Amino acid sequence: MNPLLEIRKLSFGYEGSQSPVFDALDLTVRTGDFILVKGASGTGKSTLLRLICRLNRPDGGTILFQGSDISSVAPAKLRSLISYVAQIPQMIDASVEENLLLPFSFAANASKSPPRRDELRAMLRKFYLEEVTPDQSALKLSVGQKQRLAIMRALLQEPLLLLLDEPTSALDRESASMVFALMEHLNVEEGKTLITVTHTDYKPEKVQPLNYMLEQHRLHLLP
Ligand SMILES: Nc1ncnc2c1ncn2[C@@H]1O[C@H](COP(=O)(O)OP(=O)(O)OP(=O)(O)O)[C@@H](O)[C@H]1O
Repeated sequence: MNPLLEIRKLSFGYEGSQSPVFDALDLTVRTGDFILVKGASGTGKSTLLRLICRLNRPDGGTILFQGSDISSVAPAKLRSLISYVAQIPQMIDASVEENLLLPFSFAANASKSPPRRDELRAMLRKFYLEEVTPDQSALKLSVGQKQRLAIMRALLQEPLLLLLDEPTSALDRESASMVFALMEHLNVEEGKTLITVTHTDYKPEKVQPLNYMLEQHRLHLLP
């Protein structure tokens, strides 16, 4: 069976920059993998996620998703298969429910049916957001709550691959452990495939992750 995601000899540098961020980077991700990408600041962790969901275009090499080169997949279609949650959760000035249902208004999601209100409530509980109601303003939530809401919004699209960029960077210890527990639940109980960027020394309890270190333009699988 094809890997879910296959990156071969990927090279990329930002315009005007002296040195590349990646030079011949390889990565294989299989369905059900839980991948942690670590590395010092500036090594390209966020850039890697951005390239996987086509927010940036590689200079060389290939990124295959389900065997197809992502450069030939329409961006909107790709976005419905791969969900990306940025480091700083973005919410529009509207209710929690409107924020969660926003992606269902995109043409690429026309075939997906939005969840009912009671389903949203149940999901909020699962995401440790029982104190949040669908009617309240999303902008008034804490960063930790927004972070969990952003992950929830991404998952409502039922993506095949979830990309999380430092999902706990702005959180206190308690909120961070909720997000970590959630990630493990999604992988172990629901079989979701995750690539999570982190520079904490987080060690999952329920799952054996594939730990990668990003340095000198390459990914190294840690023992
Ligand atoms: N839009 C941009 N234009 C030019 N250079 C950029 C841009 N974004 C990032 N870079 C540079 O590319 C390199 C990789 O950045 P990236 O944000 O991917 O690193 P990171 O490992 O995610 O860092 P951090 O842990 O601090 O978030 C850095 O040297 C950064 O300065």
